[in-house]
Amino acid sequence: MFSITSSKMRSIDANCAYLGLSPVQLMENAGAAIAREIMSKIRYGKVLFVAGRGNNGGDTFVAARHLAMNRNYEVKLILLGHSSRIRTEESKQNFSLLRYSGLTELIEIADSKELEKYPGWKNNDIIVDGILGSGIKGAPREPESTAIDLINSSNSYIISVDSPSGYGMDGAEVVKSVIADLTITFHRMKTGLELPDSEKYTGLVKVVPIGVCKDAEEYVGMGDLISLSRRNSEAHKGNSGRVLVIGGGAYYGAPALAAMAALRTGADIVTVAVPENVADTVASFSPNLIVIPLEGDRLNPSNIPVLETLLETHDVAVIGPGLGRDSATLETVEQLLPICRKAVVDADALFGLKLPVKSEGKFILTPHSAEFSCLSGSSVPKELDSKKAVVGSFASDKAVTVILKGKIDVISDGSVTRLNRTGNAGMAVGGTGDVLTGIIGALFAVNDAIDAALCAVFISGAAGDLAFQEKGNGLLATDIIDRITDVISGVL
Ligand SMILES: NC(=O)C1=CN([C@@H]2O[C@H](COP(=O)(O)OP(=O)(O)OC[C@H]3O[C@@H](n4cnc5c(N)ncnc54)[C@H](O)[C@@H]3O)[C@@H](O)[C@H]2O)[C@H](O)CC1
Ligand SMILES: [K+]
Repeated sequence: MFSITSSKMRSIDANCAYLGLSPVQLMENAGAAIAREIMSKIRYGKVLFVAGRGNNGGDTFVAARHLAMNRNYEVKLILLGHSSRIRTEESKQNFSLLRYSGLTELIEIADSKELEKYPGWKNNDIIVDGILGSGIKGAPREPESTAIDLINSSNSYIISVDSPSGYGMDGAEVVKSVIADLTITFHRMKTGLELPDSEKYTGLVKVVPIGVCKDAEEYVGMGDLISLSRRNSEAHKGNSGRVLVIGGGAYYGAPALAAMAALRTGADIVTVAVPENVADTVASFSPNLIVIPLEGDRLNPSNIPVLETLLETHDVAVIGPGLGRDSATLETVEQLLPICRKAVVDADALFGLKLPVKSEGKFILTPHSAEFSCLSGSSVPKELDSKKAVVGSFASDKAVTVILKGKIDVISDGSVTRLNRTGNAGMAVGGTGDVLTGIIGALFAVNDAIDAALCAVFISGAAGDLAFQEKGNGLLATDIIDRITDVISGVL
């Protein structure tokens, strides 16, 4: 079974919440699974739970409640700190239930010296370590650090909840950690729990299911946006991404839509390089756009030196919107691709595209079915699993990231293949593809290709869904641009 990072697990949790599976439900399942493991380990005995104030502690409160229902166990729980300082609602709720759950002892200790004096550390069959889980930052502070020492100096069997407290799940340097006999982690194995040296902290690792919905992992959701790089308040102009849109000539609206969508998604600088015949029209759409006129009525090989200079100062190129399919234009696209650091290739640029032999993961392609067939030489199957397989193998062969647009979008970089279901029939209107490319451009400037592609289709579809609620089938591509910030605000 493959392993995931703890930040990926957080995305999955948040996707569950987005689908309506609340954190308190997952916490209930996590805690119940811990209690079941204890019951399968010992048929009766004394169990001490040591809980922190985060959700790792929350899982522990649930486990203690489940176990205390069984008369064979004597259950004690120490909360490290005051219950008024418990961080989340779900954890608070589960702590307050403990008062009615028949525990032998329920105490709150914030002071390290008091912890050391606590007599209940001795003579336990099992100590459950629910101090810190995936939310740990840096070395354990007090009173957590003393609690870790006390657990380690006991001679009880130690079960860690999700990960040994102090042991980061992503392989960060360990300053101090619980040394567990058994670690029970949730949903999937975590990358850091299977490193060569990890066993001395984790003991045996067991993965238990907590009822995550399948779609929370397979379909892109709000939670995937968490892993995107965020604009920080000290960022300088250009730090949050410079996007160069190369398009226009045959049309003028398409490059402007892509550029505006990139700006709304948070790119700092968006430059639009278009043939001179449409430059003024593109510039007239918005004073926010920097427009560079290129010689001629269509993109052509004589534009390459200017574009090469522009590419040097931009993180990513968005090539395609409104270019048309002149043979000189397509030839220019093919010459440009190898000199791009990263590129999003869409619309006319995909037509008859020959990818460089070594794409090295630096391109994102956004074909619909007909364009995909033309690119790959194979038709797109109707059935979803077969579609995923075809897209995945094309992406892997060519070392590109592909977004196959459809009612359900299929996104793959050859190793990760996911689906997206945001979006609606109203988005069949012209220009929506250009909006998507612009969003991808902005995200790709500062993120990996796969993360940018996954989140961009989600954002574009979700913004389209908001626009559809307001405008119905009369929605326009510009309405989608107007709703992008409603989807990403608070996250990006
Ligand atoms: N799907 C799942 O895996 C589920 C996981 N659950 C559990 O939730 C934790 C993660 O919870 P979170 O609240 O994010 O973090 P923690 O409980 O690990 O700790 C955060 C808490 O601790 C403080 N803190 C952070 N670093 C330190 C430090 N170095 N020293 C002392 N204190 C520290 C911080 O201020 C926070 O208050 C996950 O592991 C699972 O156990 C869900 O309950 C179910 C779904
Ligand atoms: K833990």
